[in-house]
Amino acid sequence: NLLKVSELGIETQYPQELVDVLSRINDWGLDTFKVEELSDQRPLTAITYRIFQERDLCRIYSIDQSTLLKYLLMLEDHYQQVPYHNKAHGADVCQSMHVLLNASALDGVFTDLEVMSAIFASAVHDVDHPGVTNQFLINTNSDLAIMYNDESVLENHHLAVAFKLLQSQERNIFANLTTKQMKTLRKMVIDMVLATDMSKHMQLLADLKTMVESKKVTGNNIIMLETYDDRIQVLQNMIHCADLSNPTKPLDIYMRWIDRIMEEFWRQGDKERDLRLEISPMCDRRVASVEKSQIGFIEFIVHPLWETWADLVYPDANNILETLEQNRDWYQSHIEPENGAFSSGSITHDPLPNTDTIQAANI
Ligand SMILES: CC1(C)CC(=O)N(CC(=O)N2CCC(N3N=C(c4ccc(OC(F)F)c(OC(F)F)c4)[C@H]4CC=CC[C@H]4C3=O)CC2)C(=O)C1
Ligand SMILES: [Mg+2]
Ligand SMILES: [Zn+2]
Repeated sequence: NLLKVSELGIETQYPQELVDVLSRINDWGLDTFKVEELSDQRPLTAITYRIFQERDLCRIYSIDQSTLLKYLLMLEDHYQQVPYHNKAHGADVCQSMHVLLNASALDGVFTDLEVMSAIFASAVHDVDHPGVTNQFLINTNSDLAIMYNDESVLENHHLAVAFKLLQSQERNIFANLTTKQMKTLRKMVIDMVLATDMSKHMQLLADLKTMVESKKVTGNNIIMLETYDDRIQVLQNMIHCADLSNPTKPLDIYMRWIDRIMEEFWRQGDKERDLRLEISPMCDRRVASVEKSQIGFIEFIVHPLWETWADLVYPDANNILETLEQNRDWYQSHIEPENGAFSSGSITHDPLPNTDTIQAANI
């Protein structure tokens, strides 16, 4: 009995359960995997549609609901079935961005158009991701690398696919924007998605640190952003934070993202081995040290970024930073034994088993 509950936008056998899970749309701990299961594999449509409703964007920009659904379903179908960079990741980054936009330090800072641009950019940011890195596409002389001259190859492709899907009249959710609004939205979405290229991370973080040092706030501690460059820089860091938010989520959810990214990296490593290419960092399933990789990923990349973000929006992101540090400490205390010394039994975990990762690591 596929019951189409109009406010959900999609058909599901579990309408009430899905409504219940989506009631946490404004919370940092929303379980995207549960939405994936309960939405009949439509997490991106279910979550993004819910956010558009929550923010009243269809009314503000005269977006026809069926047009929005047609676009979202088509967008979702253009995410590939790869272990990590699939439609569930798109949905997760979109929902994480939605929560970050609600920081009280940013209250009233961004216009409706900037907010819609940020939500749209997050939803589309990895569409048609092939499950391999930019470096792999470059090293294998792929059509995409040729098309984009080795520069932010994946990110340029995600953007081109997202905007191409808008070109049909039945899916053009921005049909009723003015020319000026569309021009502004398109520029901001391009600037945000290009900022999700990890090769831009160090520059983005350096600029964010500079902004925090010279932070200007109003009377009630709301951040003042006068220029386009300042505004887009904050939005770029937000989508980058959302893209690097897995280690800041509840541990059981974080572990399931690790299982997915490692399987995707290991499949790339399998291809590199077959092609006699050098196997990329963390991509060799035969010498994997999942815990060590996560500790390095948090120490070198995720914590420095989130610590700086938490400074900017102080104290709004304190709980997120707290969870990140707890998760880091958990992995610190669960380092698997050296690869050479085979552990006697499987590593004991607290009651949060993610045995498939551990077993894979022990191969
Ligand atoms: C090997 C180290 C000890 C030292 C080191 O140099 N680096 C950096 C590194 O090797 N990088 C940089 C990040 C790249 N990267 N990595 C992602 C990712 C996502 C979720 C992950 O786990 C969990 F949160 F689910 C995760 O875990 C990680 F440990 F693999 C990595 C994506 C981030 C954004 C865009 C696309 C994905 C992307 O470009 C990969 C190359 C280290 O990470 C540790
Ligand atoms: Mg990406
Ligand atoms: Zn992503």
